[in-house]
Amino acid sequence: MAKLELLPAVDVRDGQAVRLVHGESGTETAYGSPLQAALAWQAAGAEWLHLVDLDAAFGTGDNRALVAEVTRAMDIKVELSGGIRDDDTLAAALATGCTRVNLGTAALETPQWVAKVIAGHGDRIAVGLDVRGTTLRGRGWTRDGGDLYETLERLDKEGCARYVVTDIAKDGTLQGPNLELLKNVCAVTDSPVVASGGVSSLADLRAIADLVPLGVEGSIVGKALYAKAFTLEEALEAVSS
Ligand SMILES: O=C(O)c1ccccc1N[C@@H]1O[C@H](COP(=O)(O)O)[C@@H](O)[C@H]1O
Repeated sequence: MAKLELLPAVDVRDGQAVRLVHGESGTETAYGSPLQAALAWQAAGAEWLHLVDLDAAFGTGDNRALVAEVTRAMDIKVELSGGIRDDDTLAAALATGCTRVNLGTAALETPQWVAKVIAGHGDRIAVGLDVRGTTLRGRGWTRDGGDLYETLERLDKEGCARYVVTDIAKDGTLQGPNLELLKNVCAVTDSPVVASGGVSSLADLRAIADLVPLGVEGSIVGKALYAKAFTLEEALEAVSS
């Protein structure tokens, strides 16, 4: 059986690696240098890095130079996200050499542009489906952006290569992933799904790995690593078979 890919997360706010609770601005816990965090995950054996410019996602500025520096310093694959919403920000993101970008708000607010970039860049474009219940949220998860399943149907027709599915209610809480949501999304799309939000233990990761046959390809891990609930080496070992 294919193994579950793990994507340790480095979310950047005001130049620092941070974790939020429910993605809410003001709930940050800071963990120091984003580059040091990213290098530590790489040294621990990560094959992927999920790198987020939170200021760009919230519209409170950006950390573009810093996330570009981190991406360029990595030997591993990088999924870059936050504030990629038009031709200029997409071109700058892709020029960092990241393996793919993850679009959130743009998929909700500028669907024609997203259809165009999916057609033009294929596998380098993932769409982040960040949901509360089944309602999508954009602009730093502060605004409603439509129904999950209607949007998914549209993006599937446009050939979206991959979805990063985040249950906002779980994100940063260490309360366990929303396995039902992941199963429901996998049931309506043939594109691979990356799980995000709530991982708290190796058992959670094994439960997500059980969904690989349904279409879950990977899992983002954030707070649990920073809170030292387990090490990345332990996590990689737990999902390796
Ligand atoms: O990752 C978070 O904790 C997070 C919290 C609040 C808002 C966004 C967050 N993450 C990432 O931001 C992109 C969306 O950015 P945009 O809407 O395209 O500008 C989303 O994919 C999440 O990965």
